[in-house]
Amino acid sequence: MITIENLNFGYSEKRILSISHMEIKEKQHLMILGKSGSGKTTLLHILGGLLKPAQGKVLIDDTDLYQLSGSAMDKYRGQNIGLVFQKAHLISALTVKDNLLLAQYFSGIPQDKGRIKEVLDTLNLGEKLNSKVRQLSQGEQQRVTIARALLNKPRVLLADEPTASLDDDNANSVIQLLKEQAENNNASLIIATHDQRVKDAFDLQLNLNEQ
Ligand SMILES: Nc1ncnc2c1ncn2[C@@H]1O[C@H](COP(=O)(O)OP(=O)(O)OP(=O)(O)O)[C@@H](O)[C@H]1O
Repeated sequence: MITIENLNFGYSEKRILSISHMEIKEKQHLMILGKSGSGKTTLLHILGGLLKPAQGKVLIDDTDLYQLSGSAMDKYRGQNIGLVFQKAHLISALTVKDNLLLAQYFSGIPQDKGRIKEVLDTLNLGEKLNSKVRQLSQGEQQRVTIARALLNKPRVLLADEPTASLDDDNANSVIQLLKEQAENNNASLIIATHDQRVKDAFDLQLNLNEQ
């Protein structure tokens, strides 16, 4: 379970977020909605342990995220949180396998080719293991970023605008894929979007325009 308590965040003087209490229970999935600039990415970064709030708490199960020291936070994130960023951040000259081996290395989890193959297979990318990233389509590259986020079997899967550059069919299938993968891994899925096409896909919604 993820619990947010008395969260306040601003960049310099400007207040961006204020959430007094919110719970995302086991197996619940949350969609963060809001217009451009409303703070969706900021909230995802706070939930991912990347941006310390000025005030308030984020608890993942019993772990109070911002009570962890810098290195403990990095370790916790590497082991428990999966992040799908707005941009792919893949190394295009390397193969899919090498990108994923590097991700395991930087997350501080054991380099495990079996897990890489397993995750790629579930995303229908098994045959692309030895392809260079630059030889993949945009949709395939995006699925590699989802694979990367799942390598550590995260408790929490965070995705920032995962459907922004996709057509209707691909937008729906990426949402289904993320939900399916979160369920297979018993993870909570939290996505940020301003994509009206996918707004009905999630029961739990937080609209930052209404703060
Ligand atoms: N590093 C930063 N320093 C100062 N202001 C920032 C910084 N990052 C974001 N902001 C401001 O904070 C606000 C929220 O930004 P954020 O990226 O969280 O919005 P968003 O809802 O994800 O937007 P979008 O849908 O356009 O990606 C914006 O007004 C933005 O200009």
